Amino acid sequence: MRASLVQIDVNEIESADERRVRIAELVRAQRGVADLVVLPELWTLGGFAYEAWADGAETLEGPTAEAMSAAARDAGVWLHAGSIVERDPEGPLCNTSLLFAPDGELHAWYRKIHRFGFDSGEAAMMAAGEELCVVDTPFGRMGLATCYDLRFPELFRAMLDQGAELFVVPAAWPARRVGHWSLLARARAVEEQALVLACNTAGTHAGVPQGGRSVVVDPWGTVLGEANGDESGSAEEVLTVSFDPEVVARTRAEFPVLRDRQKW
Ligand SMILES: NC(=O)CCC(=O)C(=O)O
Repeated sequence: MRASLVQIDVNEIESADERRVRIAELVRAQRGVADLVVLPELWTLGGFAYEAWADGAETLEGPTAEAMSAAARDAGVWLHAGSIVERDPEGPLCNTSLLFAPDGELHAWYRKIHRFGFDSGEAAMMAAGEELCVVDTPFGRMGLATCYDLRFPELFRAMLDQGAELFVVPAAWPARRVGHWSLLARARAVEEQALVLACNTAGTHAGVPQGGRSVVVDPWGTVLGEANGDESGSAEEVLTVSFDPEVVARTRAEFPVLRDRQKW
């Protein structure tokens, strides 16, 4: 199997509408290249562009979902379309990730549980998701998490208990802490003996340089592929990586550390 992680440059020069059109074409270009395409967190508006969120919020049938559904269908790929600022007609804003099947159907969505910003930004403007999301895919049982969630191992352990074999993590993770991002992606892979596909944002938006370094890690902690990025910033890149979903079962059988869990 092959996955393409699209580490999108999110900046204020390109509008959300322009970016949506451009990225849909980029997804279409993955036809025959990848089986699974992954986009980052809040890539239309920007993960730190708080002032744009209220006006740019969408529903699960909004312009981003519509464009990504069509792109997944045209490309014939599974598409984790990163996340949108979701405005539930009945409720508050949420940071919601979307997973499309190759026929364009919305297969799953996940509302980010851990909101970043302590008492401001996302933590003040958005409601927290309340439900885990673990779904069957041709790549194994897939658990969805978003950005700051990566810092909370108990979330990943709970998804493991629902059978998760791979985790897909879109992010808008700043360059300043990109070392944490790389470390935590590998840690989650090793502790859950799972594949981790973590797709970060590139460029600078709202004055916050993004760290890039999107990565695919196998259950042994081996980095199968990593995009550009460091503490000073990052550039757009499509990272295509081959992976074997069977490696999860093999690793868990050969080194059965999860069997030794103690519960108290
Ligand atoms: N968008 C985010 O969740 C940012 C997370 C972050 O910057 C961090 O955990 O550090």
